Amino acid sequence: MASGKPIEVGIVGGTGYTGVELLRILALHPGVHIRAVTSRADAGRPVADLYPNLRGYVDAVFSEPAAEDLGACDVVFFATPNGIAMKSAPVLLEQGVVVIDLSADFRLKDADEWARWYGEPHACPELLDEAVYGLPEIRRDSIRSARLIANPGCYPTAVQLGLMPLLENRLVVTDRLIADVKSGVSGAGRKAEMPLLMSETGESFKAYAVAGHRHWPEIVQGLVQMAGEPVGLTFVPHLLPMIRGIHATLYAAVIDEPGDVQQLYEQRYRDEPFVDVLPPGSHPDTRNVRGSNRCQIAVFEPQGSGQIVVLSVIDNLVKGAAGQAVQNMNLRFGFEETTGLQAIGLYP
Ligand SMILES: NC(=O)C1=CN([C@@H]2O[C@H](COP(=O)(O)OP(=O)(O)OC[C@H]3O[C@@H](n4cnc5c(N)ncnc54)[C@H](OP(=O)(O)O)[C@@H]3O)[C@@H](O)[C@H]2O)C=CC1
Ligand SMILES: CC(=O)N[C@@H](CCC(=O)OP(=O)(O)O)C(=O)O
Repeated sequence: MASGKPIEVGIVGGTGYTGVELLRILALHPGVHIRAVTSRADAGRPVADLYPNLRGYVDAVFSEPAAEDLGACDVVFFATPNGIAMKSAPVLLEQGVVVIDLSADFRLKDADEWARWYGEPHACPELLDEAVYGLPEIRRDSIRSARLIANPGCYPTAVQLGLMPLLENRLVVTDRLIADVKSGVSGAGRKAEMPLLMSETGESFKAYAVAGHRHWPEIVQGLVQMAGEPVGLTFVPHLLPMIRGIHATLYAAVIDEPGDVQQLYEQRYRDEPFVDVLPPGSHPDTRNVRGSNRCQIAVFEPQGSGQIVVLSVIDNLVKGAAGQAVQNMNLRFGFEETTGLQAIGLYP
C-alpha cells in the first residue's frame, strides 16, 4: 500500500493538543490524505483558521464526527477523551477501517480493571484481547497486522522504554521499582480548568495522584510482560511548569553484579530509530526532544550503590501520543517507520 495512492486518514478530536499534533505531523507525510478531521465545537471552520501554523499545509475543514466519512477511511485516529473510541471502534472495524486510539480505551487487557480506573463499564470488552498495545520497541510485528492499535499513554511510554532492558534481562529486583515522573501541562489536554491556569502552574511544582493514577495499571501491565513475573511499582506523577515534555527518573535495585549496563542499553536500542541512549554521564533534557519523536535515555549506577537510576525523556505530545501513533500507522500500512517523524528536537 505504501507505494500506491495515499491512504485516507480520519482524525476524531482534531482540535485537541494531540489532534493538532497529528495534523502537524501528517501534513508533511507523503503517503496520506486527510479525509476527515472532526470537532463538534468547531465544525465548519477551516483547520487553518483555528491553527494558523497549518496554513498552506492542511486545507481540511473541521466536521461533525460522521459515520459515513470515517467509515470511508483506511485508518481513523481517535484523539478524544477516554470513553469515546470504545463506542465507535466496533462499527469502524466491521467496515474494515484500522483504528488507532490515542486514548486509554484499549490499553488495559482486563475490562474490570479498566472500569475500576476509568469509572464506567467498558463498552466492548470483547475487543480488549485483540487490541495491540502500540509500543513498537516491543511489539513491532503484531502492530504490522493489527486492526486495532492502543497507543500507549505518555507516562507509560517514558517509563516502559526506560526500564525495558533491565526487566527483559532480569537484572533488577522487580517488586520495588520506582518511577518518579514529571510532565508538562499539555499532558492534561486543551481545556479550560482552573488548576491549569498559568497562575496556578507557573513558578511552582507539585506531585499529584500519588495514591493512584490511571497510568499505574497500564505501566504495570507492560512491565509484567517484559519481566515475565509480577512487578511492584511505585509511580508518582508531577506537574511541571512547562508546556511539553516528560522526564522520568526510574530506580531499580540490582540483583547481582549487573555487568556493563550502559552497553546493555546501547545494544537493546541499537536498531531503534526513536530511542537514543546517551553517552555515559549524560543528563537528558526535555527540551532536546521537544517536537521530536525521540526518547532519550541515560543510565547510571551512582556510587556503586547497587541501585540503577535511569533517566528517560520524551515529548508527551509526540513519542507520548501523536508521533507514536504515526509510527504505528507507518508500521501498519507498510511505510518506512520513520516517515513524517524525522523532526529534530527544538533547541532552546
Ligand atoms: N495531552 C497529552 O499529552 C496526551 C494525551 N493522550 C490522550 O489522548 C486523548 C486526547 O488528548 P488531548 O488531545 O490532550 O485532549 P483535548 O482535551 O486537548 O482534546 C480532545 C478532543 O476530542 C474532541 N472530543 C471531546 N469529546 C468528544 C466526543 N464525545 N466525541 C468526539 N470528539 C470529542 C474535542 O473536540 P470537540 O469537543 O469539539 O468535538 C477535542 O478535539 C485523550 O484520551 C488523552 O488522555 C495520550 C497521551 C498524551
Ligand atoms: C499532566 C497531566 O495531567 N497528565 C495527564 C496524563 C496524560 C494523559 O493524557 O493521559 P493518557 O495518556 O491516559 O491518555 C494526567 O495525569 O491525567
